[in-house]
Amino acid sequence: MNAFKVWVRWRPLESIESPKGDIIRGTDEDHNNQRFRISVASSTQTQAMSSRERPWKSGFSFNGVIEPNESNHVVYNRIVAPIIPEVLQGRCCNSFAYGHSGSGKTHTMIGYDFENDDEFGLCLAAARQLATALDEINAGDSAYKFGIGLRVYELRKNSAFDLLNNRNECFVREGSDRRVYIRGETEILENGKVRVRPIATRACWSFQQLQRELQEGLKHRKTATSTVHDQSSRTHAIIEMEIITTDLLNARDDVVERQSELVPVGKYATDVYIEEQLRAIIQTEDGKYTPNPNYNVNQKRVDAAENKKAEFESRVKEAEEHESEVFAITARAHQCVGGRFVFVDLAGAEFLSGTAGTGIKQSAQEKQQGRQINTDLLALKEVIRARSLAQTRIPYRSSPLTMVLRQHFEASNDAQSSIILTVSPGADQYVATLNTLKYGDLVGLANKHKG
Ligand SMILES: Nc1ncnc2c1ncn2[C@@H]1O[C@H](COP(=O)(O)OP(=O)(O)OP(=O)(O)O)[C@@H](O)[C@H]1O
Repeated sequence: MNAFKVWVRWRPLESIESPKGDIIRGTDEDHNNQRFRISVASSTQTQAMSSRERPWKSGFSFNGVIEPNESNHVVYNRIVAPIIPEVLQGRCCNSFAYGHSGSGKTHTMIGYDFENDDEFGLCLAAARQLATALDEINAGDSAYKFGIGLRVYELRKNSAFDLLNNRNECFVREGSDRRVYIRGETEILENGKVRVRPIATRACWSFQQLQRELQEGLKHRKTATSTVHDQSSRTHAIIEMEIITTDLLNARDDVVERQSELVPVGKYATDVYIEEQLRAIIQTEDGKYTPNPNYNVNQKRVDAAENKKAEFESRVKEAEEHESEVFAITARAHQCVGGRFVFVDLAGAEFLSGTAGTGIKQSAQEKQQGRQINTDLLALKEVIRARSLAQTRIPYRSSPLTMVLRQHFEASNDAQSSIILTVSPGADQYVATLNTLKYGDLVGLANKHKG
């Protein structure tokens, strides 16, 4: 089977929720396809029940169900551990946590207990397994030293906040080559040099170092006090782990350096061209533009600036070719290089389903943030569905989230990727839980195509 995996994780009922009771839920399995169907009903059924509270049954859309008493360690062993060998073969795997605020997304993806192995979030547990495997590879070949390149950032609208670089704000943009770049503000250095830094990659040579870096970075994670949940995540947290070597990172730094050198030279060429064109026309009394009889475009000046630009462009190209060469040579010796695991702790799904009928009032700012999150989450669903249905056009450009994730989607085989729907079994969370399950059902049903 080659389909994006959809899992459901029920979180334990908190004691304050217990008096209201549990959602009535059932699971049955289609043994041929190893798919699960979930049924839910509110334990407080009344005659006046709205359509949002009626009992509901999914299709056979889910790959598995994780019960409230199962620890992060169990989740890891079922969902992530089996695909670590893929990352060690240089492939890309993606894992998402989707659910309402407080349903357990961060608990699952990142975890709150950095000391207890059993409660490590999926990304930390994956880092540990990867680091152990890399230690073995390094011990067997002294010519190479592999480590994990860590990038951690939060995405909100078109901005990415770099958690490993003091929450430096970077911007998501599509380049003229149609690739998506996440880069910081343009910095002017001495001697007119310009630098545009991408999201920081921190090279980690041991699991302990990665754990420290991640913990430090997460201190910068922005959580807002919201009317929905006092620690509601209003941003998507993205944790990328990639197998790297120092040579590869140096080669990438050279590309950034040369791109920085190109910026002022390219700008100068444009300025010269515009200046010459403007000198070569004049405005007549009736406001029209006409060629300036007293000035001929200084083509030599324009050409000189263009030639300089071309020279710097070729320097960038050289650096890019060098990067590809370093990668290819390393991959011939050890295919693990470039292997990636991307974990995404999505923003609260309450923004997608709205809060109508829940008695919650949102401020104007919350509503505006909500609309963006809404767009992102819908776009993500459509991208996964379009890939499952093997559509020719995948709508990556529908939202900043899917634009950023495009490179990871395109590098991955969906069979190694998963979305974990985190849900509460509390009766008062019935509408929220139902909305999350419906989202996952739509993703999972599209997978039937590949079944
Ligand atoms: N499966 C679980 N087992 C034990 N505790 C859990 C589980 N899931 C969630 N919790 C606890 O519930 C609380 C809320 O969980 P968490 O912060 O992960 O939710 P969230 O979905 O990330 O919320 P938000 O979107 O607001 O950030 C935390 O205290 C967390 O430790």
